[in-house]
Amino acid sequence: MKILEIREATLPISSPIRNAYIDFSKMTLSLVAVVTDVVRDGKRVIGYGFNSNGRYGQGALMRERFIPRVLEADPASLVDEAGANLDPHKIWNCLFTNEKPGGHGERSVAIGTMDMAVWDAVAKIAGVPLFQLLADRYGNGTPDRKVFVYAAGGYYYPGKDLAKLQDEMRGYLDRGYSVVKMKIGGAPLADDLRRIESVLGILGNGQRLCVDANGRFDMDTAIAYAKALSQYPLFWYEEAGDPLDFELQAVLRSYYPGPMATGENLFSMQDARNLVRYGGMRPDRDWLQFDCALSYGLVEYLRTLDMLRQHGWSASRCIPHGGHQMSLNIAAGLGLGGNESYPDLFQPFGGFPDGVKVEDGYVTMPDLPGIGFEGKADLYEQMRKLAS
Ligand SMILES: O=C([O-])CC(=O)C(=O)O
Ligand SMILES: [Mg+2]
Repeated sequence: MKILEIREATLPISSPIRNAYIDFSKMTLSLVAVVTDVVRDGKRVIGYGFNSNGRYGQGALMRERFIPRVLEADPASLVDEAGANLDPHKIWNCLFTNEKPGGHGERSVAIGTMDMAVWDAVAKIAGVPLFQLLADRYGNGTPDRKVFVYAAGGYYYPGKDLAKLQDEMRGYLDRGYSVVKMKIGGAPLADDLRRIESVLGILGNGQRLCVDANGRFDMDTAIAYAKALSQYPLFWYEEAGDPLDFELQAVLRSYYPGPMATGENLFSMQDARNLVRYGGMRPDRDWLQFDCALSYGLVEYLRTLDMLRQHGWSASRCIPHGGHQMSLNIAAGLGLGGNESYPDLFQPFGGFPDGVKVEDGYVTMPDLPGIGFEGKADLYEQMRKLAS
């Protein structure tokens, strides 16, 4: 059994939206296809992966370093003991050959994208949904097919007034979401409070709002927002300051008693561990948003989950960033608290297999081999194009 070929392409996911830190007018991602020599149900097994929004395509790194490493390795060194399947851990070690530790930069995105495609292939070769494979190998054997999902949006864009923001959020609630998220920090505090109140005004019983500052604030601004936001029953206050400013995050707990969330821009187990060690995050209420597609993939995410357990954190406090089906499978297979979703953005990459509906804030995972991309027609169309 071996990997015959690895293809990659950079595709646009651009739109006129902006958060407090960047706009998405030139945003791209990498799509990867790992072509194997295995045949299942009369078809060649091909694993697919892509990185989530925010870090652009990583084709150059893949072409120069990561794809050649895998294709030049002895195929026998990349399969499991029985020779029955690819071994994602061995492939990860091969990808990381001659890479120094620390300074994770964007290679973690390139590796995370390829790792997603490898796991897709592995679950397809095993003939099971990835969430089942994960529950069998690393969990308690019984996946939880119902996964909490929330709707992220609420971006700034030209001409977007309060009525339009409310309409957007109403659209998510109408589609079955119970928690919605909007951006803050891209307008003065007083304006943001008006935006927040306009959304809170349309929420019904049991419906909640998250706010996301995308790492924009310095200490004083993060504290000013923390004090002002404390008056609202928010689901969480996200990424107030720079992702690596653990002291800022730690100080905020003195000003904000409600739940906070962060971690989408931490790209390794070691960085995640520093957040848990020094960021003052509270395992009884805060949320961790590490996104495997940006941070060396699921092989590394398994290390992060181990680290969290050792530090007294439950996997159920993790709700990853990114809105992709990979994290949805990890959530179902390994008991995460849920997953992000962007109902109207970054298509066709985000979202769920066709026919999967959000009900009271939850989706139910269908029975599709692998990650389940083949169940989403518009996404699979892009994948098929890359592979053929
Ligand atoms: O706007 C972004 O970069 C995405 C983001 O923070 C999120 O989904 O939490
Ligand atoms: Mg965020």
